[in-house]
Parts: sequence; C-alpha cells; structure tokens
Amino acid sequence: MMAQYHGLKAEAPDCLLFYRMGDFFELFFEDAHVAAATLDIALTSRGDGAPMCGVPVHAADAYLARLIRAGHRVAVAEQVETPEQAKKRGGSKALVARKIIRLVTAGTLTEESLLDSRSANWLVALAEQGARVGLAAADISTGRFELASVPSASLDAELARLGPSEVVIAEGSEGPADAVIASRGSFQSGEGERLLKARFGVATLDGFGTFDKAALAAAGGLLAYLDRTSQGGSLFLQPPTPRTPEDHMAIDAATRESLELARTQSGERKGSLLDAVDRTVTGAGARLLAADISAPLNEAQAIEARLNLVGRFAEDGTCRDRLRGRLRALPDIGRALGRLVAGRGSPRDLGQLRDGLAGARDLHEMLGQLDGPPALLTQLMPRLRGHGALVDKLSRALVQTPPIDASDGGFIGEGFDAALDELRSLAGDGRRAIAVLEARFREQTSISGLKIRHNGVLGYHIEVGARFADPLMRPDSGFIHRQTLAGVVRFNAPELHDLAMKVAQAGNHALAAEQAHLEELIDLALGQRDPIAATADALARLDVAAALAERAIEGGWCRPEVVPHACFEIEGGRHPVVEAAVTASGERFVANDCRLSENARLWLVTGPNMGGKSTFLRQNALIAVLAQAGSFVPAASATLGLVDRLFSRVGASDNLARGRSTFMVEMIETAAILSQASERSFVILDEVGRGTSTYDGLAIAWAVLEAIHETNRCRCLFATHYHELTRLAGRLEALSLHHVRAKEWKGDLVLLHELASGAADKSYGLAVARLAGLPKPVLARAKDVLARLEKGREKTGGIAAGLDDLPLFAAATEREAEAPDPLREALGQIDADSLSPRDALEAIYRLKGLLGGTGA
Ligand SMILES: Nc1ncnc2c1ncn2[C@@H]1O[C@H](COP(=O)(O)OP(=O)(O)OP(=O)(O)O)[C@@H](O)[C@H]1O
Repeated sequence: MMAQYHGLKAEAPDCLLFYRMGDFFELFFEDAHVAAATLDIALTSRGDGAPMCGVPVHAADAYLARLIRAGHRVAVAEQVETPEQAKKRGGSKALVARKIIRLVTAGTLTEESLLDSRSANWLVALAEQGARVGLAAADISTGRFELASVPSASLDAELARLGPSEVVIAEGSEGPADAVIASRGSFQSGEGERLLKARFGVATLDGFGTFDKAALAAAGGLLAYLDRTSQGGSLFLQPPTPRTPEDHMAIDAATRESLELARTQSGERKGSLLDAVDRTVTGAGARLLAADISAPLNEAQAIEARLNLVGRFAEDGTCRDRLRGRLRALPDIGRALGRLVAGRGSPRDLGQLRDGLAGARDLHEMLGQLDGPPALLTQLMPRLRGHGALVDKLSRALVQTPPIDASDGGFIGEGFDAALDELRSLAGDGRRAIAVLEARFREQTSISGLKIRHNGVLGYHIEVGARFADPLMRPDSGFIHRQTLAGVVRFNAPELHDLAMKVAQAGNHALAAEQAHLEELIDLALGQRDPIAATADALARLDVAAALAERAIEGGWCRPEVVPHACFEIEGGRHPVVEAAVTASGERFVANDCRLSENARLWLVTGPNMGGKSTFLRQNALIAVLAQAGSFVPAASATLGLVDRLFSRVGASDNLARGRSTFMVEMIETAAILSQASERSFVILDEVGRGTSTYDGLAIAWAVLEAIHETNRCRCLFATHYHELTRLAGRLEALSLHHVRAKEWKGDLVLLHELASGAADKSYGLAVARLAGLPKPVLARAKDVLARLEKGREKTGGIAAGLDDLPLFAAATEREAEAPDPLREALGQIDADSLSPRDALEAIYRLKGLLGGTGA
C-alpha cells in the first residue's frame, strides 16, 4: 500500500495527499503533521510507526476549507474500483486501485461550502514577455475568464484589482511570493492559442477579440494548470474576454490600500468603501459590485448608462422594492452552473437553475411594464428570458426541494416518468406487504412484541425479545436464526426474504432510473450554459443598480455629472465610511465642498491634527471612484471630468504601525505619481515628506508640490503640517490655500471639521496634545520650548527663510536639463545605417567607456 501511496504523492509533491481508505481520507508522514496541526485533529501512527491522521469522507469539505484557507493545496486520491473488482483483477490480496481525481487549490474551488458567496474567486496566471506581462484570470465558480496584457509596471495594480486567491507563474519568472510555480512549457503563446482553440472548439480566436503574445502565453499557463488541477475533468469557462486596462480608471495597489476600497488596511471587508456602499441582495450582485468598485470606468457613455439605470430605480421606489424582494429570493444560478459543469453538481443545483431562471422570467415580465426603460435595461431584458423549455422540464422532473446528495434518490417528482412511478409503487407495495406479514407473524407466533426491522447488515429481519425466541429456534418453526444480541434475537423467513428481494430490486431500479434522469437533465442544462450565464450576469447587474439606488436614497446621495473638462466640483461632499462611524457615535458629519478646475487644480490643506484633513482628501477620491463606477455619490452635487488615474499617498509615519511603510516606500510611491500622473489624473497626498527630518521633509514636499503643479498638472489635494508650504500660493497660480477650521473656547480646542479658504492661523498642536491627555508638566514645558522657537523664528525668518528668492521650478529643471550628457551626445552622433559590424562594436566599447566615466 505504501508503494501506491508514494507513487501518488510523487504525482503531486506540492500538495497534501488525501488518501481514501474506506470512509476516511488518510494523511501520512509530513502531511499528517501539517494537517493535524492545522485541523487540530489527533495524530496517530500506523503499525510501522508512520505518522498518520484522517478525516471522515462525509465531513471532508469542512476540513478541506480549513486547509485551503491556511494556504495549503490538497490532492484527493480516490478509490477507483471496488474491493470486489480489485480481487477479480489481481487475486485476494490485490490492492484497490486509487487515482488522484482532483487537486483542490484556493483558485479552483466550486463548492458552495468552500467559497464566499459575496466574493469572486480568481485564479490568475502570469506570463512575462519582454516589458509586458500577460494576465489570464478565471473564476471557474462562475466561468468568468479574462485575458489582458499590461506593462510590467501596471501588474501590481491589476493584481490588486482582482485580489486573486491563487497566482500561477512559470518556473524562473517573477511573481508574488506565494505564487504556484508551474512548468514553463505551457506558458507559450503558441500553446495558449492551441489550448484556447481546442477548449472552445474554434478555428480562430478572432471572434473573442485580439490577444497579444503575452496574453496568449498566460492563457496557456492557466489552461494547463486548470487541466492539471481537474485532472482532465471538465470545468466551467466562458469564452475569454479581452480586458483593456485603459478602459478603466488606473488605481495602483498602494492607492487601493490607502483608500480601503474593497478591504481595510487590516484586510477586512467591514470598514471598506465596498462595505459602506453594498446593499445588494444576491451573492452575484455583491461580486459584481466589488468588481465595479475595483475597476471604475473610463468612458463617459458607459458610466452614463449605469447611472441612468440607478437613477431610474432611485426614482421609482415601488419598482425598486419589488425588484429587490424578488432578487433576494433567487438562488445563485451562476455558481450552481459552475458546479454542474465541473461535474460536482447535485439535484439541488438543478433545482436552483429551475427557480432562478423562472424568477428571471418573472422579472422580465415585471420590468417589461416600465415606461421608457433606460438603454441598459433594454439591453439586459432579452437575457432574462428564453429558458422556457428548460424551466418547464426541470419543473416537471424535480421535486420542490431536491437534495444535495443524489445517491439516495428521491429528487425526481411523481408523474414525470410512469415507469419510475411504477417501480416506486412496487417498492411501496412490497413495504406494505411486509407490514401485513409482520401482523401475520405476530398472530401465528403469539408474540405481540415481534417486529420486522431493517438495517444495513441484515436487511429486513424479524426481531423478538430473547425470552420469546425459543419456539422460533426450532427447525420446523419456519424461521431461520440470524443473530443473537443481548436482549433480542433476530430471524429471517423465506416469505420475508422474497418480499425483501422485491422491495430491494424495485428500489435499485428506481434509483437507476432517477440517476439516468439526472444525467439527462444536467446535459440539457449544460447545453444552455452560455445563455444561463448571461442571465446570471443580467440579474447581477440589476441587483447592483437597484442596490446603488437604495444606498443613494438611504444616504441622500446625488447623481454625479460627468463633463469633458478636467474639473472636480463637489458641493457638500461626505466620506461614507467616516460618516457612518461619526453618526453611530451620535455626532454630526460636516459636509465639505471641493472645487478644482483647470486653472485652480491644486488645493493645499492645512489645519490641526484630527481636524479632518485626511477625511476630506479621501472622501473626494472615493467620490471619483463611485462616480466612475456608475454610482450616485455622497454629496449634494458633483460635477467631474473623467479621472484616468487615481493616486492616494499617505506620509510614512501614518503607516508605521503596520511595520511596512517606511520613508523609502513613501518616496518610491511619490516617484510613481510624479512619473505617471497626467493632466486627467486625480492625486491626494496626505502629509508627504513627514517621514523624515523637518528640513528634508519640507524640501521634498515643496519640490513635489511644484512638480505636480508645473509638470503633471493634475488635480491634486495636498494636506500638510508644513505651514511654510503656504508660501507657494504666491508662486503657483493654480494652487490655493484651504484649512480645516478649529477654535479655542474656554481654553479647550474645538475641531469644527469644516473647510475654509486660506491657511490655518495656528497649528494647535499643543491643544491637540492636551485633548489627548498629555501630562500637565510636559505640556507646560512644551509651551516654553514653543515660545522660544517662535521667537527664534521671528528673528531669523524660521526654517523657510531664504525660500522666497528660490528660482522658479521651471528654471531649475531647465538648468538640470541643460547640463550636457557626453553619453547622449556621442550616441546622437552615431549614424547607425553607415556602421559596419566592426564599427558598431567599436562604438559600443566607446559608449561603455563613457558610461564608466573614463572616456574612449
Ligand atoms: N467632516 C467631518 N465631520 C465630522 N467629523 C469628522 C469630519 N472629518 C473628520 N472627522 C472626525 O475627525 C477624525 C480625524 O479626522 P482626520 O483623520 O481626517 O484628521 P486629520 O486632520 O487628517 O488628522 P492628522 O493631521 O492627525 O492626520 C475622524 O476620525 C472623524 O472622527
């Protein structure tokens, strides 16, 4: 047996091996140690001392879920023949054949119990091709399949958008630290193209869109990995959709994290923007909303289309309530379909398709009565119907609530198949005849406690109390002794045997008939897989639109207006997450305006700690995300020009608690903004520069602000404690000063959280410290120190002395640009077309010499 075990283990060395033995999956050796520790189950050992532990087959899903969540992958080795078959094949000592039937990994789950119904479950494969990375993403629980090719620099942003459960890369290539390494062979564009064509049965991929080599190579890696995990079995993939990152607002990983779009910085959904917005009533709706918020659109028309639908549901409360009420009752047909395609479907999944598709048809009828439907609704409508024949068949075939487990039958309803009904009635007749026989035996033996019972070992048998058993033991009694237990004795009888045979036979035949129907019904449903998936998507879109309308009404949100010029005008804007927290603690959230335009695109925000600067910055970034995701926004009015890229950076010390963010990271991230932000971008910078010494920090913040103003020319909100920066207002015409208001009242600091124009008059640092309970002697001492510092500042002009005659940023950058670069000049003088190979080689040596500073 161990030879067989090691053989299987060698097939999946990077997985824990679940080795089926009877009613258990057993794990051995190191696997047993890992599983026992993760699952908190007893570690035992075999006769030969090998460590082992086991989990019961019927409860395997729950254990699998825990192992997967702990980051493991599991290979499931099943028995693929019965002990009888094994004996027939190889004699009495033959070992039952076993085979790995599936690798269970985080990115390839379909089981309801292993998945979060409100989150997508992405498996991503990456393939490097020069400066680009191909990205293939599949969620086989719903069949979604996307292919993209992105510049290497955008990879992190794409991965952060998807939040994949599992990433696969080719050996020797770069990727996330926990990525699964697969063999290089399949990560080739030719292989990818071949596998795609074979899977979707097409001669060309043109019908799906255009994919470059990087995307095809990633598809190759993904399909080969899926094939390995399913061990050649089927799984649900819709045709690939090409994804063009340019169609969406670019949001890099650091910005997502800082804005807490789908998860908070501690990794939870609660407290994120998504959580504050989500009022969806179906799992599929929740998944789509998460995708929408993670990838806001970049095209006004598409945004308008979504907003029109949300607007319609916002206006019509009755329609919205009815729609949401019906959607709430619908099963998750997308995932039911995924399980059916993967061969893990149950009668209950068919029941879910029946109910979900019938529900979609009802919604079609209901929504069809709306006057002047928005264009997006008109587009969705045809996808809600067209399943009449399938629904009809499933309705006639299945019982009201079909079971998950098909093995006991009982899922095909009465009246669907006359032959099945006949078999069932035969079994029923048999059982009734057995009841009659029991009465007759009682009369005949005069044992009133005599019973006919049934169990898995003896089948039907007669049971009497031990003290009544003697007469039945006699050879001529007509009863045959089977078993004596403490207190009872069990018998059989020829008549009972005959009847039992009939019942069993009819039962087996009925079960076989039900299984045949199940297969046929599953085939029928799978024949409609694409239209069913389209219906599932349409239902999800309706849920998202109605949920956003619900949220808008609940919070008094407004419909944003998207305009062609790069403005950002928000009246009475609010932060949905902070507002909820502030309101919950009985306070009032103060709404604030933000007005950026092409000529006034940079706001420098000052004011005391805890005054609300970060909240103000973030709420505006979130409003941009929501608006472009097609949602109403938390404001009285909002007009904005499309944002192509969104950046949010927070000064290093704010994040030190996480032990990750250092000044270095802050600078790397700031560098990314300066190199990537365009005139259409929106940037929030929160106390950038404060992670280092005052002089260095101020100098960096100053230069960054100037560069943003002069070079990037994007819309930007910049919060700072460096009051010296306010001097920039006189030099940069598109920069204006603002502050969060505070006042001292009877010696106490009152934070008003209200934005006003101009710079803050004081920094109130000591007042905040007092509010925080700093000891009195320390405060008094700090006051003294401050007084001296301020005196010094008056005399010398403070740390910003001398900044006033600093040359303009443009002049400084010109100077930088003017400095001659000998390498550049030498390169410019080469006439590439006239070079012989020998000249070229010499030129390379010369240039290399220049690079080293030695000349040539
Ligand atoms: N507009 C508002 N209305 C009501 N309360 C607010 C508002 N903005 C912020 N707050 C409250 O003030 C707290 C501090 O806000 P925030 O973190 O934005 O201040 P800050 O000025 O950035 O502080 P620091 O400079 O210390 O980082 C929030 O947690 C919230 O409770």
